Amino acid sequence: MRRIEAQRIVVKVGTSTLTYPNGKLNLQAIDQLCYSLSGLVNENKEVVLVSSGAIGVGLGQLGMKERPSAIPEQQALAAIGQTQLMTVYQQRFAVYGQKIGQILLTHDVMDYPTSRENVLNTFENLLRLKVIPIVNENDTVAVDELDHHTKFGDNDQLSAIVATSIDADLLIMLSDIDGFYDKNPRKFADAKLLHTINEINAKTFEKAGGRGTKFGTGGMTTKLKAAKRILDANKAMILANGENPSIIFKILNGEQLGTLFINKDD
Ligand SMILES: Nc1ncnc2c1ncn2[C@@H]1O[C@H](COP(=O)(O)OP(=O)(O)O)[C@@H](O)[C@H]1O
Ligand SMILES: N[C@@H](CCC(=O)OP(=O)(O)O)C(=O)O
Repeated sequence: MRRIEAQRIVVKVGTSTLTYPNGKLNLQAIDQLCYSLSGLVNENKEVVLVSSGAIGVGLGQLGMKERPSAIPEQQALAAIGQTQLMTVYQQRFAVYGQKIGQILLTHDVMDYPTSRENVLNTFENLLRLKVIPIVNENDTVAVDELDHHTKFGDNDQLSAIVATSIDADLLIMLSDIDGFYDKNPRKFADAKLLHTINEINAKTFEKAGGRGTKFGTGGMTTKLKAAKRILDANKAMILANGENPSIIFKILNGEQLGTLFINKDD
């Protein structure tokens, strides 16, 4: 067992953790997430939450069963879902006396030195005030066309960019699966969970398959890309099951859960 010493922590939750397949909010998971992150702040840790779910929650709000293919429709859903999501976070975090702030990002904002500096200043000040920044892609603005470099595309990589930009010690990525397996466990019953990964190369990517649910986006590939960014910055990432988000405490106490991505020398 290895206790993980991390002072500044980024936690990423996917749509599949926050919502049920029928599009309704998983209130139990959200409540446990808010309780756990508030507990960490009480322990004097600095916590950032990267939360997906805007489009999924928007779908649920409108009672739609499928994600529309047209970008403007998805952007409208994100606008609807993001406010609902933040309302629920606000309510649940308030129960634990925890304040939150919203940061919506586009890729170009992190590329331009001035806007990047402004964003990083905002993070630092929120953390100093013991407020949890809640980050999502600014879906209503981000488009991937006409050479506008605005879109991150997925929150797995966004969370790694945030974690490395604010010099976080650890990225905890919560998903709908226990960790990274040697092959897609939804397809292969004999897939084995890999506890530690020290290097990410082409062979590692061959083990990764696509998304698990219709609301998820990147599947394992985007999580590995995120992990690679983290290893390149010589930081650590844990991929674990977000079904019960209080798993965060167990992870930090050194229980061998999920997959730990860490460079060998650490
Ligand atoms: N090697 C693998 N190990 C674990 N999961 C895998 C692997 N290859 C593909 N997957 C799929 O990736 C899914 C997680 O990604 P995704 O659906 O995007 O979740 P999230 O909404 O949490 O971001 C898993 O549920 C699984 O179906
Ligand atoms: N920005 C989008 C999330 C995109 C995304 O990466 O979703 P997920 O695979 O559930 O982490 C939203 O809030 O719906």
